Amino acid sequence: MMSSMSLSRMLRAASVCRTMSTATKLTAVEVNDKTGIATVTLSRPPINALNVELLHDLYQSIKEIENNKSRGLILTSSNDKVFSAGLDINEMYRPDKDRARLLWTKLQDVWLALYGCALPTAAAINGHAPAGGCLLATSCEYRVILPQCRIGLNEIQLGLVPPIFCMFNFLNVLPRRVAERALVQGRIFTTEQALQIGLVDDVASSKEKALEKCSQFIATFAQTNPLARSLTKLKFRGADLQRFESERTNELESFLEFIDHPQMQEDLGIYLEGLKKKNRN
Ligand SMILES: CC/C=C\C/C=C\C/C=C\C=C\CC(=O)SCCNC(=O)CCNC(=O)[C@H](O)C(C)(C)COP(=O)(O)OP(=O)(O)OC[C@H]1O[C@@H](n2cnc3c(N)ncnc32)[C@H](O)[C@@H]1OP(=O)(O)O
Repeated sequence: MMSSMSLSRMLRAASVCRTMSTATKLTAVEVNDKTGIATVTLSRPPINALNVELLHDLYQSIKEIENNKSRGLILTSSNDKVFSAGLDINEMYRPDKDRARLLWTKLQDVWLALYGCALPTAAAINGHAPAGGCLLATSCEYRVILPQCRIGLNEIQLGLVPPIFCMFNFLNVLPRRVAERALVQGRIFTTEQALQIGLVDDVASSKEKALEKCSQFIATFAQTNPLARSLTKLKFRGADLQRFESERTNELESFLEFIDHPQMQEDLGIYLEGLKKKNRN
């Protein structure tokens, strides 16, 4: 029989972390009642490829956390090797046109919600983060990565023009010259390189330690007026958000035109096949 001691310990533990009522299927949201920090875990096996549904759930989770006045938001992954593989290439290869439109619109919504989030945001990058995975991480204010990971915006290597929000994210984190070169070369960085150029702020030896460092970052704002903090953040990011709004329709149409091109379809097919072949050999 369970002793009253262990029962009370369990009840105490249960009261520290609670799952948000509207936690969705492809993202799990957990709020630490002690710190008020919400953790969003990307949970679309095997590699958190961003499809319409995951982007939808992620957007809902960010908005929910923001509206519930949490103290901060940490983004992480349920996969211990991959933070996110970026956009689901199956959504772009031989796509259903309406779904492709929805995909890009939802990606734009997620970027707006995360980059413009009023709360302090941090990414515990517990695995590889190419392309859209890197976009999510660099939309946050602080990043901790694990050893032996790869991170970067490699769109150009797939023949894709990096959208404008990729540029904003890199310019917000890296010196201009480094940001431009990384984007035009489609560089994917190792953990050490990412730390050295400042693409990430810190390295942690485990997911738990990465989450702890993210919480510590968010705790640095404990004594700061939340409204003053969020308005100051907006002063830095507002021009990007405005420029994005003025270009979002054009970017959506460019994306649809781009993936409609026969050569692009052929290239995406080859790329996708290459990823699958890797597992067959
Ligand atoms: C707006 C401006 C105008 C025009 C712009 C036009 C276009 C811009 C458009 C798009 C921007 C897109 C950004 C993107 O995010 S594109 C996605 C790019 N992602 C990648 O290149 C990542 C590729 N994947 C990897 O590198 C690796 O898979 C990994 C490091 C993430 C994980 O490695 P693992 O060894 O752990 O796992 P794998 O065995 O490689 O993969 C497992 C499984 O998953 C499949 N897969 C991998 N990545 C993707 C993906 N992104 N989409 C769909 N499927 C993916 C892989 O094939 C394996 O499948 P099988 O089990 O073999 O079936």
